[in-house]
Amino acid sequence: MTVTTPTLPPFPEDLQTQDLLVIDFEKLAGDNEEEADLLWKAATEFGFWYMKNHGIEELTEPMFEMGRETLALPMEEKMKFWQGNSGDSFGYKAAGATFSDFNGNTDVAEFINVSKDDALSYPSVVHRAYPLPVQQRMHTAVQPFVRQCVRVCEVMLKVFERKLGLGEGELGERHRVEKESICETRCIKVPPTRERKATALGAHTDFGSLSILFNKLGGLQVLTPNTRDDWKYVKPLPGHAICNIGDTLDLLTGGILRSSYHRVQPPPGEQAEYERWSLVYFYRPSNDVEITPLITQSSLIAAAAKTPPRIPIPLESGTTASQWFKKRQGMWRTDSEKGIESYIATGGKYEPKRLD
Ligand SMILES: O=C(O)CCC(=O)C(=O)O
Ligand SMILES: [Fe+2]
Repeated sequence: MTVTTPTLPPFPEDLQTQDLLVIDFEKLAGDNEEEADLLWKAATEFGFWYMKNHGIEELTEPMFEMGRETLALPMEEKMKFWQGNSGDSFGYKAAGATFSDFNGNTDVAEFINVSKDDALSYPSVVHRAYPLPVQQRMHTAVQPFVRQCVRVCEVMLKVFERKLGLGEGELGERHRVEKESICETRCIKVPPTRERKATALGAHTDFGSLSILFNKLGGLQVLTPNTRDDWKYVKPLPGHAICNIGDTLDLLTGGILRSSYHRVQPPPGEQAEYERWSLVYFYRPSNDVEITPLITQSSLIAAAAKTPPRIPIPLESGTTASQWFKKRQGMWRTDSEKGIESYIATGGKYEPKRLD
């Protein structure tokens, strides 16, 4: 099936946007120290940055095609691959499964999430089965996309290890590609929001270590650090991915690497007339990794961990990456036991415990 992408209206020029640093992946991979400094600045001060020359761009169109075909299936077919309500993420997520604000409104985004483990081991199943349009593209689209995203993340982890004064491999061995994890690709569809100006995806921090995002239409907004309600659009730039730190890297580093709040609002201006498609790779620690600040491995982290955590969600001692994920996933789901209360607890009405 060939689907021609319509020419999309431009992002409005008069809209205030968030300036983010641009990291050149080729320079980073070539051990350029200035580029490493720039990544460190982005990851510690804001937690969001643009990335160029990452080698993923040409792998995104087959992934969007997979997403378009999958999410065009009849609802009954999609629901055969429902992610369930036990804290799992792989499979299909229907619109409305998560809270989009603290008043109890719900999201309007549909996802198809494909596990890194299932993609790399295909046709062997590690976690679950997927709709036909995903299976048909496991080798040609999902695997190459996953592999390049993993490579990009591994290079960034090495920079963080060095800057944090961690021994070589301290972060790497916690994110080994061959070990089971909740790493996944996600293709997201948001319907045109002309009539209904609903929040597509509520305010959240990402649950894992690093996210690499591709979107064409605006709508993504980030919360300016140390503010309670200063949300700014991030303008999609052709050829640039948007990368961010998630909770598990924030927690492992005592908050030195910063997991920042973001959300998806209706695309601005005329862009609201169009379906919004985005694609993410979520890089997460292996399931059995304990999520605790690496204080014995780095004096920098030991010093940082003395200050109370910025993320307002309690981290019980001994929590593993998979337990953290299930807890976080449950906290914004409308079918969770505590309902809206647990979603409110993820953002404390956007009030970080610590303003610094
Ligand atoms: O679609 C986007 O621009 C962002 C999606 C996102 O934040 C997420 O899936 O966690
Ligand atoms: Fe996110």
